[in-house]
Amino acid sequence: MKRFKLLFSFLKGSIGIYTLAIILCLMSVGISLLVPLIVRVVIDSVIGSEPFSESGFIAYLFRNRTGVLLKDILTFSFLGVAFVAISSIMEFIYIALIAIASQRAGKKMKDRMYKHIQRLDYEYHAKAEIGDLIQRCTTDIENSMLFLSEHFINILRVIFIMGITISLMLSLNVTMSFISMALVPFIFLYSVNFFKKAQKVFEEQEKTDAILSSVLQENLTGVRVVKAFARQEYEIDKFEIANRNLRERTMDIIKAMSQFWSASDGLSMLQIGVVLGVGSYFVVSGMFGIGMIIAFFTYVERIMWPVKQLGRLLAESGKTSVSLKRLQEILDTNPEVLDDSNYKPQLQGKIEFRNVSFTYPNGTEVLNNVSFVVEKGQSAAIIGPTGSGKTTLVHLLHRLYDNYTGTILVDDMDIRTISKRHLRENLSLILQEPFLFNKSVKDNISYAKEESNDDEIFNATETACIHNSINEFDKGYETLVGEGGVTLSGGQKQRIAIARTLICNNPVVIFDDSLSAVDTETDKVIRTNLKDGDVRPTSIIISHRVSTVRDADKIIVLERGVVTADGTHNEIKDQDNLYRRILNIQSEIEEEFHTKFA
Ligand SMILES: Nc1ncnc2c1ncn2[C@@H]1O[C@H](COP(=O)(O)OP(=O)(O)OP(=O)(O)O)[C@@H](O)[C@H]1O
Repeated sequence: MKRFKLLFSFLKGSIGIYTLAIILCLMSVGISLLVPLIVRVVIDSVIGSEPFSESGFIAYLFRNRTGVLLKDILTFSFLGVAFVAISSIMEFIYIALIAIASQRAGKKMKDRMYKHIQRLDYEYHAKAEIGDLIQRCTTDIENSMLFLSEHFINILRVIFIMGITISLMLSLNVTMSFISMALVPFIFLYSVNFFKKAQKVFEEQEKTDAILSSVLQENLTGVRVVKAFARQEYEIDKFEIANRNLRERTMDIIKAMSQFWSASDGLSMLQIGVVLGVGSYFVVSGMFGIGMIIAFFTYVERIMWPVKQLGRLLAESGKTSVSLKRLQEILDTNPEVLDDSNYKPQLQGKIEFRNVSFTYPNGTEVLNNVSFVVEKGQSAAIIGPTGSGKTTLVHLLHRLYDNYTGTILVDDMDIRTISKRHLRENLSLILQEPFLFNKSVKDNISYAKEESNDDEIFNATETACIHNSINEFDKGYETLVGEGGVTLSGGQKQRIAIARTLICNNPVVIFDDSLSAVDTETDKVIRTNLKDGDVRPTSIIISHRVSTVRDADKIIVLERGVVTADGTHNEIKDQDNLYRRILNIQSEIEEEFHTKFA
């Protein structure tokens, strides 16, 4: 129930329109159901000679002011046409109103989901599957919207049609009503039972559809790997299997549905046959006129479709409930509060880790009593084997996780007292795998600072050593980089990502192995440009390359989450530590390279 409450909460602001639509829908149904009554009166009492014995609203419609039954067929024809016309106009209006209300609700729902997902913390995104999130934001929202735009109103409509029809039939003839309804409970139960079971077939079909989409998505995203290993045939086979499964499951649905429609149609025809047979007998025996059978025939026909539909609608509501549960799960996940503090001091860039230890929520112990200080404007390099905790260190500095022990300070202030948003806006991070949007080079760079002008963009690209390369591109700064930056080399991508960060002119810049695809000479120029710029930011450079870290004001060696050396190149190069071993290996390689190719 809570789930459906959530769904209806999106109608806020459109609830008036939605309610009016429901009222018009029910009125339209009610009016259309009066037409068989007119037919019956015309045949039996206007054309025929059966005494007119109706009372109440029906009598009011068919009698003149003096209480005598109208005998004018034209008036009845006009009445019939008018009822049908009014009912159709109401139907037109209610469908339009429902569409307006549900589209508005759908937009709100999508906006709210998107906003919420944007605000979920890093840990959530680290665990979540992208395909699953996309499915929730598309298929699950569509299922929910379908309930608002079709299923809910149809359930009310069907119940209303059944209620009115049954009472109209009962008001005409009780015996005939029971005969006309004899098979209705069986058809209803068959329909409910069928759609309950069919749910599994539908779910299977949806699953195979989702598998096909993810095969396609994975293939297109990893097209470079596929080509590099010449695995096209394997990928084609994989797609064919997924596609075949989808076709087979779809055929299962078609088969099941055809069985259902033929069986339920057969039962409906049987019910209509019973009405005609028994009704004819009653006419012949003089119990009532032909008009009565026509009225019952029309009502039975009208009631059959809703009875069969009710099972489907109830099953669809079950599907909506599952979709809403999946949406609720996301909305129930607490978003990260970026403005968790009003404290937004002007940051200078001194960074200190004081006895910091951290274990990921899954129990992986990563950092152990880490301590170091980087003064304002200094460059610090962090070097260490893969998995030693370098990126984790940066995650903590960005407050992606707060549940560590010890203290992390910026300008001698505990970062947990500073607003997360403010901290992240001031401590720029260039990721290990830079992601570029499918926009122009210029748009990608100004993404970090929308109001940036050309001079600022050029300054940043010059510091990142990419200005000249961009000018050589087909359309210079207006060149589209393709999805994820596929049209660029790894080094170009990294340098554009660096420029995007530098444009913010922040007091701290963190390079998370983001110079790895840049050649050593350009790497050096970028670092020198940073040092010699007007404002020298504090830089933290994570790298596996000695040539990148050796010029830093301080080098921090991290091994299995423990700082094993901390000092300048000269201070630590002769100590017995990992840095010396890496230095020796890389120097040997460099020497060998020079003797071979110099
Ligand atoms: N979100 C996470 N949840 C659980 N464990 C994680 C998570 N992220 C990283 N780890 C684990 O923490 C350890 C340190 O990872 P981290 O990415 O900090 O290493 P790194 O030194 O940056 O490695 P590399 O040089 O390869 O980038 C690894 O064992 C990794 O498996």
